[in-house]
Amino acid sequence: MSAVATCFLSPQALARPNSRNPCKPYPKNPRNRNPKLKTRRTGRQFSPTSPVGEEATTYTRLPPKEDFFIDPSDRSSTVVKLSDATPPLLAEQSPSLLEIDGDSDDEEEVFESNLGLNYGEFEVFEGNNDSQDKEEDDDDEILGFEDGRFVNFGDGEGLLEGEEVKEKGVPAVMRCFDRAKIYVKAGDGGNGVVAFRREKYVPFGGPSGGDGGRGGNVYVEVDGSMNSLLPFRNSIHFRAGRGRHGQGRKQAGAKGEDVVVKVAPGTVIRESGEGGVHGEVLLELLHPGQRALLLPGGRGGRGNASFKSGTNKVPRISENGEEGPEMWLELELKLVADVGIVGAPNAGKSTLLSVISAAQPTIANYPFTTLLPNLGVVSFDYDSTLVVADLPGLLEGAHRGFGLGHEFLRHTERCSVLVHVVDGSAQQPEYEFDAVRLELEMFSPEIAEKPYIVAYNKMDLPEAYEKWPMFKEKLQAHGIEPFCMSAVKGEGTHEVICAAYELLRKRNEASKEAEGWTDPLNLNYVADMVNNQRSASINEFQISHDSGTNTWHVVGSGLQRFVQMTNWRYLESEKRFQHVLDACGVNKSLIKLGVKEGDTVIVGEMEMVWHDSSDNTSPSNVRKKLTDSIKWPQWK
Ligand SMILES: Nc1nc2c(ncn2[C@@H]2O[C@H](COP(=O)(O)OP(=O)(O)OP(=O)(O)O)[C@@H](O)[C@H]2O)c(=O)[nH]1
Ligand SMILES: [Mg+2]
Repeated sequence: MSAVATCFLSPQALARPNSRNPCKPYPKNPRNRNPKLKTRRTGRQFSPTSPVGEEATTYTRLPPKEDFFIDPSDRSSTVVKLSDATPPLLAEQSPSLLEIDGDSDDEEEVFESNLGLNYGEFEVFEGNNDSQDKEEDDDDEILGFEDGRFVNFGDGEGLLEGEEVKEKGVPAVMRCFDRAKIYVKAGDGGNGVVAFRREKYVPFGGPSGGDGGRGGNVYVEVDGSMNSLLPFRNSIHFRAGRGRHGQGRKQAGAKGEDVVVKVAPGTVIRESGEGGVHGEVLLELLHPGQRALLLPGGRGGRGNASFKSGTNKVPRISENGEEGPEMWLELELKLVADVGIVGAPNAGKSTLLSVISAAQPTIANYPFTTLLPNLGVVSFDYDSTLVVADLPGLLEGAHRGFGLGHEFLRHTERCSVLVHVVDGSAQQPEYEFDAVRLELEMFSPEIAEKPYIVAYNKMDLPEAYEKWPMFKEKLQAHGIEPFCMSAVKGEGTHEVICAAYELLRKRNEASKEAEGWTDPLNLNYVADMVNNQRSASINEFQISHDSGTNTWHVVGSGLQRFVQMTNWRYLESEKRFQHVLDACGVNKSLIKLGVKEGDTVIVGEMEMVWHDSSDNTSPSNVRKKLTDSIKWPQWK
């Protein structure tokens, strides 16, 4: 005990939780900004107005009916009724899909760890146990179709007129198809405990408090059976389990349960940005079975058995478990397909996919039958297959939001080859083709540069047949050799897909040569970042001064982690903390910067009041002289 008494002669006042100023979390290192490790008192709140997919796919209303060309001579085609365009999925599932369930915020049972031992009259200023996360789910919206337009009834407003206006009034099933926003949190470590072995005939049993268990990890795994991010419509919070607290007899707590977030192949994971800005890309998961450790669980706190030393054989001190990091993530799905079928609405894209693969997309004689991309697999041989994506139709003006806008074009980013399907029965097929090319260029020059094939469709119709020679001539003049086909009859489709395959093969060979060998990706990049942050030294800190309130902020990852893991229930923790402040140079720096009696010093969650020694400012002297005169803080 004497050893302890001579060690802690710091002039500083006692620590108390910083309830007034929310402490800053770990410092903002420009490289390792995230994930921000949460401190319970930081008050770091996530915007409650950040619902699932709020900034997800945006749509504008469909253009007026006149914008679609309908050949009056074509008796077979029905009149375009936009109200018919209700996606079947919406119609079937709307009641359930319109409800959003957040996960319940069950608090873990908190296991008190001092085993009934009352060590002195030290007042406990312990932080909150489990914070309640304040995330709120999406506001319920009532969505539907009225007069052929997507309408959001939820806020009482229909869709606004105007081409540039991005609207939320889109069936939720569409909004959540390829983008989602989720919350992940690794488990907190369990607390260590203070316990002593008390047994008959064992007079000095010694400390026997076990360490807390490690918190559960958060993994992200690619599930090959998923092809959309729709499951995140219902559940957006993923929390790993907390480590169990240690127990007497040196029993360590159990590890918290891991949580695995399953995503579709092709998912890009970003740190959630603020104010509509996209955050940094953290991971790109392309292949089924890929698994990344995203957030490692918090370390378990040490029990008093771990603090036993030659000079302190009866340690009455234990640590809290380390808090698990948490973050909001934006998921974006970019389908992984070899070939993307693009073209104007009603050109026959889905029909082509249905003929060349076993996929069964909805086919109908009106524009925007396809509202979500469809994937199909074309088998050539036993070992050569082609994944083909059929995308929703593109209209001239898509970049201004006409039709379904550009929204789905991002799915072509990963396609190596494009197939342009042109409706031969259109009034001016070449004009239609040019319009789609232009839209592609406006969306992304990289996509426009991808190799492509032009497939002139509906050759079985006389009007298409008649226009074919002119169309062919015009394209040939530009150096393009178009194909003609009748998708509905399955004529010419084989040639088209074989040509696409050939292009793909050539492109793959060329890219292999160009790229050569690339480094394997480090899938645990985020976890490594967290671990780096955790291993920050307590000697690295910065001090800032607010002269208005006479407050000093000491900011450093290592120190803040130390504060968070200190269990203020025990007097020895207090002394250890004072010792650390002294040893890592905080006191010295504060004195150098001119800290005065009564100033407030904030380290992590703790707010303290500075007390000078009466006659000495040298930390070493102070230490000696003030052995018996630690001043207790003036609690405010
Ligand atoms: N006569 C004829 N009709 C075709 C041919 N290919 C497609 N169609 C018809 O054209 C209409 C539209 O076909 P879809 O495959 O749904 O067209 P799409 O390009 O997927 O249309 P969206 O999904 O709305 O963009 C349907 O009625 C098809 O039966 C063809 O080769 N000949
Ligand atoms: Mg279609």
